[in-house]
Amino acid sequence: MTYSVKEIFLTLQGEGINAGRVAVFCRFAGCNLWSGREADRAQALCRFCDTDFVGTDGTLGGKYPQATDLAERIAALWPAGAAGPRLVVLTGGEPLLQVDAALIDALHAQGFEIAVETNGTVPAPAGLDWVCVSPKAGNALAITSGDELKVVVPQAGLDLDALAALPFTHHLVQALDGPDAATHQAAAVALCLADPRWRLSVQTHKLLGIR
Ligand SMILES: C[S@@+](CC[C@H](N)C(=O)[O-])C[C@H]1O[C@@H](n2cnc3c(N)ncnc32)[C@H](O)[C@@H]1O
Ligand SMILES: Nc1nc2[nH]cc(C(=O)O)c2c(=O)[nH]1
Ligand code: SF4
Ligand SMILES: [Mg+2]
Repeated sequence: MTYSVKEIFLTLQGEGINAGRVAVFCRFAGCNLWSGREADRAQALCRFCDTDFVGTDGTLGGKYPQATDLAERIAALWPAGAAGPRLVVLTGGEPLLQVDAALIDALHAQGFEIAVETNGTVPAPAGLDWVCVSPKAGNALAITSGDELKVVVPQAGLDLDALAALPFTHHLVQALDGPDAATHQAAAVALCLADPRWRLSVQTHKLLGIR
């Protein structure tokens, strides 16, 4: 399969349990819940997206016909000679529309642990090392277990008790960013204080002004 990639960059994971870990981010183009066009946002299945995932015009973006070539491009961003495990975060857009066994094998061959950020509506292929599911209200989950469940709040129509009961290792809430972010942050903190099943995920890359 030819992979459509918006951008590839080295940064610190900003969100979730792995916040602060250095990782190569590979952002795939396209999503099944929104076209990415502002004109379509109000009618989309997911309406609060904070990300540009349209096209292949970002840093190191492009069409990659070969999994091995994409994995090499990702590996080239890892700090030269660094000790310890390598981490790649596959995101998007919706990465699980494109991630397949060939890419998983090629990234493992380059020494990477493979994490994905997914909306959970598409089944996950075998071999991923870390699965973070972020449910979108009104869209049924195809992935109901994993490493990390990261719920953006508030979202009308989500059953937080049902989500807290799903067999993920970590359950997190993350405040909905946008014009009312401060209100949503206060509500997310209040939720964690009242219900210790939930841990707060902060989008630290936005605070730091890094990618
Ligand atoms: C842009 S999405 C890409 C991966 C995948 N499509 C998904 O939704 O999980 C990456 C993460 O950003 C979160 N996110 C998107 N828009 C957000 C917003 N306005 N405020 C807070 N988190 C947001 C998503 O829920 C997801 O956890
Ligand atoms: N630093 C950083 N951390 C992130 N964690 C999840 C991200 C995403 O857009 O999927 C993201 C991102 O775009 N940048
Ligand atoms: S599912 Fe993810 S990438 Fe798609 S529109 Fe929603 S937040 Fe953005
Ligand atoms: Mg992001």
